[in-house]
Amino acid sequence: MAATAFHQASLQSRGYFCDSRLSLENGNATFRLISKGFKLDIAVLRRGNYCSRKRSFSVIKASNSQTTVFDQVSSPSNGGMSVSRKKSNEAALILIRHGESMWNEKNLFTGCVDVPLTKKGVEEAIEAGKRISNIPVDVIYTSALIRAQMTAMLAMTEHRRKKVPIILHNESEQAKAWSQIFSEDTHKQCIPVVTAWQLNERMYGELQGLNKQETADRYGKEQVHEWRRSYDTPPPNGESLEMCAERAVAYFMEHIEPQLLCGKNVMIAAHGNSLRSIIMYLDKLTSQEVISLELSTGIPMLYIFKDERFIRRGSPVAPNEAGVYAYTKVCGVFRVM
Ligand SMILES: O=C(O)[C@@H](CO)OP(=O)(O)O
Repeated sequence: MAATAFHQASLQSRGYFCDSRLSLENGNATFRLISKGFKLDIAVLRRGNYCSRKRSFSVIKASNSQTTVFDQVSSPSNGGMSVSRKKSNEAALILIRHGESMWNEKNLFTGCVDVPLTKKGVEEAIEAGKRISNIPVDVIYTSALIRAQMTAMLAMTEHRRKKVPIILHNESEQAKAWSQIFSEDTHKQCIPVVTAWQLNERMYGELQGLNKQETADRYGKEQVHEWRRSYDTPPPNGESLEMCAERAVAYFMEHIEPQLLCGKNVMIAAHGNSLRSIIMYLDKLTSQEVISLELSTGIPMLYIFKDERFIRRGSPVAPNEAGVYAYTKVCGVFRVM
């Protein structure tokens, strides 16, 4: 019970009011929450992590005073990374789908299989870095998969500020202790990189490793399109976009939005479908609209977070290419910026 009271207090300090604890099952405590905007949500506390269970994701906005995640990044217990606070009512959010992977090249369903970039993917990541080289980046989030991490790191080699992206290792106390940095000056020249499995590509189930064209020939184009692009139809034993959103958007709301509220500029390097689910949330797309949302590999997308709203700014233009970053038949506005 003491632990529950502690977590209740912790949730309140994060801008949520708990009006009641609904249940405590299998070590998971379920609370009914009311945010400061008086919207309702249910949160589940699993081993110290809060997971939103609301499906529409149109809910909790924490107040500007929320600093929990911010402190987490700057605390020595998180690898000794130092992030100075800046007062701002505006922040940049950059989303990048990883560059071409070796299985994109072979047209194989990839999902959570950890495949590296091709040479073309490496070049795309570098080109993405050129496009965003003038936007200061305070913190980077990537999935746990190498293609997203390679993309983030390669993009940062092009950045004008020449700060060093450093992956935080919080998997154990020893990992934290052994990756500490003992120079404040060096800290200032670093950008913390947080890796999170919640940002991974949707798990493609029994399609992982299959050729996309051969699968369409076998099961029919329509069926495969439904598996690939529908909101709520999962591939066999895999995750639907809705299921992917339940972890990716919950992570975004819990960990990334508070950084933006603090005025931090954030870059996220992730995947076609984990980013589709996040864009669905940012742009308030319906489950019909998201069907035709496609993301290109290695093209950065910029949003401005202002007054707790996300304003889509398209892709920063590269020297030799039109600013197309994504396309959708329904949302033509995505086509050219
Ligand atoms: O294979 C995958 O993991 C994804 C992304 O490459 O494919 P899809 O185009 O079906 O989203």
